[in-house]
This record gives sequence, C-alpha cells and structure tokens, in this order.
Amino acid sequence: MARRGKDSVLTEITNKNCPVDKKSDLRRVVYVYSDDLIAVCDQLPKVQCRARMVHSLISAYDLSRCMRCVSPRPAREDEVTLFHSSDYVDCLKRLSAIEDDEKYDEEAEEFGLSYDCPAYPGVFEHACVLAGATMTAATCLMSDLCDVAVNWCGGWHHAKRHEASGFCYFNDIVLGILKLRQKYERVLYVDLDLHHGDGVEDAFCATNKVMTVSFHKYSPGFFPGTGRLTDTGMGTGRYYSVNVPLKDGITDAQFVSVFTRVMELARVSYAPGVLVCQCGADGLTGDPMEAFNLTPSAHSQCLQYLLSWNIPLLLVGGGGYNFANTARCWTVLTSVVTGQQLRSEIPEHEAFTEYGPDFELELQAGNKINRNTNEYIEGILQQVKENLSHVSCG
Ligand SMILES: O=C(CCc1ccccc1NC(=O)c1cccc(C(F)(F)F)c1)NO
Ligand SMILES: [Zn+2]
Repeated sequence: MARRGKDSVLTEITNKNCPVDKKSDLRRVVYVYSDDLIAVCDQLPKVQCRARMVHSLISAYDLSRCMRCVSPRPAREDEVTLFHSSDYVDCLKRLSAIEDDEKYDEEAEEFGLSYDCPAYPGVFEHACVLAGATMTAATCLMSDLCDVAVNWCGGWHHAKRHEASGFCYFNDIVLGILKLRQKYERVLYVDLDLHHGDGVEDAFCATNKVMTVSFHKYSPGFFPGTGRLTDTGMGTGRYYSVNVPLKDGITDAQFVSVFTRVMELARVSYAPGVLVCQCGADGLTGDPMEAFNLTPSAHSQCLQYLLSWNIPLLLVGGGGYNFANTARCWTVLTSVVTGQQLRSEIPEHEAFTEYGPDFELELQAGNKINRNTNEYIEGILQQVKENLSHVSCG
C-alpha cells in the first residue's frame, strides 16, 4: 500500500490488471485526477471544457487502468507564497471574493489581473487547485511512488512571481520544481508549448540548480516576446537558460531533430536528476494559433526520447486551443508513458462527435510554408552547443 504522505491524499486505484505481459519492465505512472480538478480546469476562460475532453478520451482508451490514479489536494497559501509574492496572492484572493465583476480595480492592473487574466469569482481557489495538482504529482514522484507523474490540468508557464500573465494565475510548474528540488540536486525543465515558457525561465534564470529549455515560436509581436537565442540566464544561472526560437511552419521531422539534438547536449552537459516537461499542444496543426505544422507524433517522439533517459519525469499540459487535437495529443502521450498501443479509431464515448470528420486519433500534418530553413536550424544548434559548452555538471 502506498505510503500516505501528509502531502497528498492517495486514493489508490489498483491497476486492474492492465493488459500487458508481466515480463515487460513498464513504468509506474501516477495520473493526477479528480472530478473537482477537471471541473476547475474546465472553468478557465480560454480552455473551457477541454480538461473533461482530455480525461474522457484517456478513459475511453482504457488507459486509466494502466495508471495509479491520485486525487490531488489544493495548494495552501503558504505553499503558493514559496514562489508568488504575498501582495499578488492577497490581491488575487481579494478580487476572487468579489461577486460583481463590473467593479474596475486599478490595483488589479498592477498584478496583471485584467484582459488576458480576468479575476473572476473563485479564481483564487481555482488557482490553488491547479497548483496543488502539479505539486501532488511532484510529491508522488519524490516519494518514489512512480517513474512518471502526469497532470494534464497543469502547465501554466507564464505566471510570474508578482503577476498573472497569459491566462496563468499561479505558476504550478515553478511550485512543482521547487518541490522536486527538495530531493533532486538538478532539475531539467523542457517546454514544448508554442509560446516561450517565460514564467519558469524567469523564476530560475539566476540559478544553476534548474536548467530551463524552451522550444517556441519567436517572431515580432508574438506573445510573450521573450525567448531569444541569446537569452541564456544571468549570474550563476548564465548558460542554464536555453532558448530555441522557431519560425512558422516547422514540421514534425524538423522539430524532433532540433529537439533531440538540443536535449542531448543538455543531458550530457547537465546530467539532471529529474525531468519536468510542459506539453502545450498549441503548436499542433489545426490549432487556432495556426503557427506550426506539428502532429501528436512529434510530441510522442520527443517524449520517447526523454523516457530513454530513464530518470523520473513529471508531465504537465499547457496551451492547446483545438480541444479535440489537444485531447488526441495528450492521450497519445499517456499511451507512450504507459506503453500501450492505441487503435486509430476514436472509441465511442461522450465527446465522440467532436472528433469528426475522420474520427481518427492521428492528425494529417499541416502544409503551411515552413520558414525554418536548415541553415537557420543549424545556426541555432551551433549557438546552443557553444552556450552549453560552458556547462559541465556531469
Ligand atoms: O497558450 C498560451 C497563452 C496564449 C495567450 C497569451 C496571451 C494572450 C493571449 C493568448 N491566447 C490567445 O490569444 C488565444 C487563446 C485561445 C484561443 C485563441 C484563438 F483565438 F486563437 F482561438 C487565442 N501560452 O502557452
Ligand atoms: Zn501556448
């Protein structure tokens, strides 16, 4: 029976003999889930009802039988202020209690609580639930309960110490990494989202205890506008922030190639004890962002490469605004970590009609013009190689 740490309530659903042969050395996977967590995630302004679609597709493919389901607990305020400033937390809590959202509040402006991140009634409690889920995943990983921990309701990588940003209120990833740092000397964070993982990079830009690697679209006027190739961190953290700025139209093959080559350089130079991967799916073809030509196959190949390192891995979600494609992507990733083969036909389930007209798991690659020439990619790799030559923790 799993140890019942004070940190998380383990409602352990024993693996109802997951359909695998005994001899395969499959990974132990914790899946952080609860009806409350899904309900909260589904209320976020720009991803309403996405969490439920993701969970129901994972369940429709019977993958929950191959994982240990853990119900999370909300983060306490004293845990959230391990990263966020108490001024910001107090303001979010105050605004969260206001029922009539007509009341304009200039203090809200200072903390980013407007436009992209409106404070709505209950937003404080929701942000604590989302942060707590990733912290619960980290706790499971640290207590050696699993090899991989998954929280598809996490990945809110833009939230800063002092302000909300890009619909991210609390940075669950930073809070999860701070938890992992209690056990692991070096944490490697990798961000697959279309957008630069600026909140996580900012949190750790001045330390060499956490290396952040972000692959993202970088172009004038595109949010958040940071993540240049030459941004490598500062002070003790110099060279421990890696940025891979990409242009529109990148293909699966090109993305996987640049990903594996950069991550191999990071592994050899940094030798991390644990990996945290943000799997934002807004770079997929068919996303309203209309930027990259990626299919879930690219994310799947990147994940398989990371799994070959055989170190503990924390997976979180992130962006992804074509909800059916995001559910396809994260279901494929869940099948990769559980070692299950999935049939192409989307199984009959409550959201089946969302997967038309093909009703297939795989996506056809987009055909946007690819602005990433091989020379451009080679130039990035040369610069990353040069930067990481200053890192040696092996
Ligand atoms: O995905 C994000 C946040 C994206 C973001 C940050 C700041 C301001 C706006 C956004 N998101 C959008 O513009 C957005 C979100 C959902 C759907 C759309 C749509 F209009 F393309 F559908 C657009 N980070 O990984
Ligand atoms: Zn994004």
